[in-house]
Amino acid sequence: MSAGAFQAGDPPLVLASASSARRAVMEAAGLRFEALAAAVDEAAIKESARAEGIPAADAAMMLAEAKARRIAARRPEALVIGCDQILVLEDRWFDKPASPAEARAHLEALRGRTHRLVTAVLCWRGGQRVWQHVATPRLTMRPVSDAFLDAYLALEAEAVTSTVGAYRLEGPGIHLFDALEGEQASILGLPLLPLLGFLRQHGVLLR
Ligand SMILES: Nc1nc2c(ncn2[C@@H]2O[C@H](COP(=O)(O)OP(=O)(O)OP(=O)(O)O)[C@@H](O)[C@H]2O)c(=O)[nH]1
Repeated sequence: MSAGAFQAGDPPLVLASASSARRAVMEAAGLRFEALAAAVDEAAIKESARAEGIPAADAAMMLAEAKARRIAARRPEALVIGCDQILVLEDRWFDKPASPAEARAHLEALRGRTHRLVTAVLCWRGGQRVWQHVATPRLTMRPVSDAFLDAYLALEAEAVTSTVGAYRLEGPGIHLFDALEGEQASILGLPLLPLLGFLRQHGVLLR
């Protein structure tokens, strides 16, 4: 399917993200878009949100908006999509692990428990937020053995540092789980069904 088969020509779509998984979700849906990474100090925003007791969903939305606004300044004619995902286990927030060793520590904390992927997406156009949505898929991880973790980390190697949960659900990460609740695209970082609904309503996609 050629990209953009369902798309009106205007406005151009821009995904304000460096995430290969988010790009893959948009490409698989046949959307024509440009992906631009937004240089935003996510750690600083997250840290101050935490310090102010701001809930994860609001913090993720703040981050998504910061990325969208940054890119909208370069693409004023576009409809810009910003996203952010925070992994929450009870009251702990997890970021992408900085190393395979940190990935192992994350997985040891997550195994045998259910965590949430608080996933915010928003659309920015003409200098304002025109749509927003938060999806919160819940993932129940098996109480995997140390031997399994050894094998999993050896297989995934550096890939475990590119995702917020140290797993790629569309890859070997599926072996970690007993149960999943929520849209797979949301788990990958982009709530696609709600976004497509908005794009149709906004006249960007054919109904
Ligand atoms: N491939 C894959 N990526 C996942 C999965 N779960 C979460 N992610 C990714 O984990 C990352 C979450 O971190 P974010 O800070 O939201 O995004 P990012 O990677 O920094 O990219 P930006 O949008 O540029 O901030 C995103 O890239 C998600 O796509 C998964 O199961 N598979």
